[in-house]
Amino acid sequence: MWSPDMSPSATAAVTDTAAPAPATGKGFVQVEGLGKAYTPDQPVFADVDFSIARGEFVCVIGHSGCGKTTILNVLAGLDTASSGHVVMDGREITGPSLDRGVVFQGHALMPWLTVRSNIAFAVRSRWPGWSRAQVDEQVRKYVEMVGLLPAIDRKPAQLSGGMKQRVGIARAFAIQPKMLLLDEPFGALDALTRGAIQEELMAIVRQTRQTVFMITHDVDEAILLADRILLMRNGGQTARGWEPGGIAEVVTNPLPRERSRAELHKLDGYYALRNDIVDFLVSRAHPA
Ligand SMILES: Nc1ncnc2c1ncn2[C@@H]1O[C@H](COP(=O)(O)OP(=O)(O)OP(=O)(O)O)[C@@H](O)[C@H]1O
Repeated sequence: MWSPDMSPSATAAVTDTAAPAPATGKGFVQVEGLGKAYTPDQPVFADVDFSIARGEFVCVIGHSGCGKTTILNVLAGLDTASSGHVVMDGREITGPSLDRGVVFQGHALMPWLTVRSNIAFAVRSRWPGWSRAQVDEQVRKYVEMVGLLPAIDRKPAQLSGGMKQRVGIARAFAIQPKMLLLDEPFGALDALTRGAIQEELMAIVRQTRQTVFMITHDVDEAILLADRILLMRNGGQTARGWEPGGIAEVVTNPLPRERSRAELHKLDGYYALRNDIVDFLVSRAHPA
């Protein structure tokens, strides 16, 4: 797995630390009984169960603080849960791995390296035995995929925010991870750039049949991209005592899989779906 704050030596040391686990025959990714408590007796979330099928795009939506990033970090192997476990492709996730590519809101590129070298660094970590030509071919393929070939020899300071985020996406795809983890990757972009990159991401995901878990605060982004949307409620103090957060509802996207941002609002079922998610966020996401 590519993690932006890994030093070269740390990256070199990363191997697949996933321990073999019995094949469950359920989802490609199986999350069972996941819980996290930073404060004893006041878990942020508890009993989180969900699965992700191979090639599925799952989005999670919920208010700030419900635990979305914590769950993503557990899936990435960067954080450990207080209870429960995650199995991917028959192996329990116990640490970071190049099997999982992560893109955060901040692009986290190495500022002293060009686009080419930033991505080549990740590719060489994934396939240490590859020749220079093999690495370069892989880098060019994914830089081209995000439309950045003309900027391949520029450094991050010479790129716009949208271009930097594209490099982060290219880098995550270039290691051909089994699962892509996206934590609000477009949160800092203007609406126009955001729309363009969403469409690009959707095209690449469809083409590569990539399995994706993505956090977003943008309801339309989730409706555009996701096959299923997990709605998370916040934990909190109630008259009955502390209630942990968790997955409150799972929505299957009924819209045709081939959809575009421009046509989204014209599709049958779009407004019903949108209203249901917005209503959840307004009325059902906090403990009563
Ligand atoms: N290292 C930590 N120590 C203590 N509390 C933490 C720590 N990390 C996260 N938390 C708390 O856990 C809760 C969930 O955090 P998390 O970042 O997973 O939420 P989130 O849903 O991703 O929020 P946002 O949408 O704002 O990014 C928050 O209340 C946060 O303050």
